[in-house]
Amino acid sequence: MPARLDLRLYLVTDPVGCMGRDLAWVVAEALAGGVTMVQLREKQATTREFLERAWRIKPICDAAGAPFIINDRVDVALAVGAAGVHLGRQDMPYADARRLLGPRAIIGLTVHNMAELEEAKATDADYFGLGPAFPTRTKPDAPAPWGMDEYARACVLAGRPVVAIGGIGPHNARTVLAAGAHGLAVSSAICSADSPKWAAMELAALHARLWPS
Ligand SMILES: Cc1ncc(COP(=O)(O)OP(=O)(O)O)c(N)n1
Ligand SMILES: Cc1nc(C(=O)O)sc1CCOP(=O)(O)O
Ligand SMILES: [Mg+2]
Repeated sequence: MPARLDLRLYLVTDPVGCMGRDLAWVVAEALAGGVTMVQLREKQATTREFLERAWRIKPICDAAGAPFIINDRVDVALAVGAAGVHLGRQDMPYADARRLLGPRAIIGLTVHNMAELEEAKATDADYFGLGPAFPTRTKPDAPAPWGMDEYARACVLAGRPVVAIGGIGPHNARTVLAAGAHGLAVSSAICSADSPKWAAMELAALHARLWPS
């Protein structure tokens, strides 16, 4: 049974953000703290390095029952049997990715503004990554953050699960959840935390308070 979409606390990995610590350790700690989904994001790796990391991280996610998502690369997702991919505007178009990955794969799309939301809504993508919610250093090429009024409107108009991304930590997680985001996609606030496990626990608890299950 493949792991299913669970956007409550979505770890987006950043090898630089891990500050020399082993990525597999960071991911395992984050999962122990309550991360519900993991995206392997490798912007500098060669294809071979990306695959090696994917083969290391996937069994850790599988053991935790958390969907393992590959950023950008449909070929890497196919090679390792990942649960799905996350695609932005410069990545493979949604229709091609869906055809290659099949109907059961999880496919998420980035949405940076209302015009992109309209285009993304024409697909049956499983979720949207709505960002940046706040300024972020992890993605230097990200556009300026959404304003929260428009952000809240986008959450309603999306008509499907939305995960907030960009600069999210315990100090502002409430704001995006109150605006209507279903989940929190987090990189530095977990990867760079002294304890990725405690950081994840804090964010998971915040989520549970606003979206009790
Ligand atoms: C959950 C989530 N949302 C947005 C993004 C950004 O994707 P993209 O715009 O393709 O940028 P890169 O991450 O590839 O630099 C994401 N990765 N995850
Ligand atoms: C990967 C990514 N995508 C974004 C977008 O808005 O599309 S913001 C972002 C970086 C998220 O990292 P952090 O939690 O450290 O800010
Ligand atoms: Mg991308």
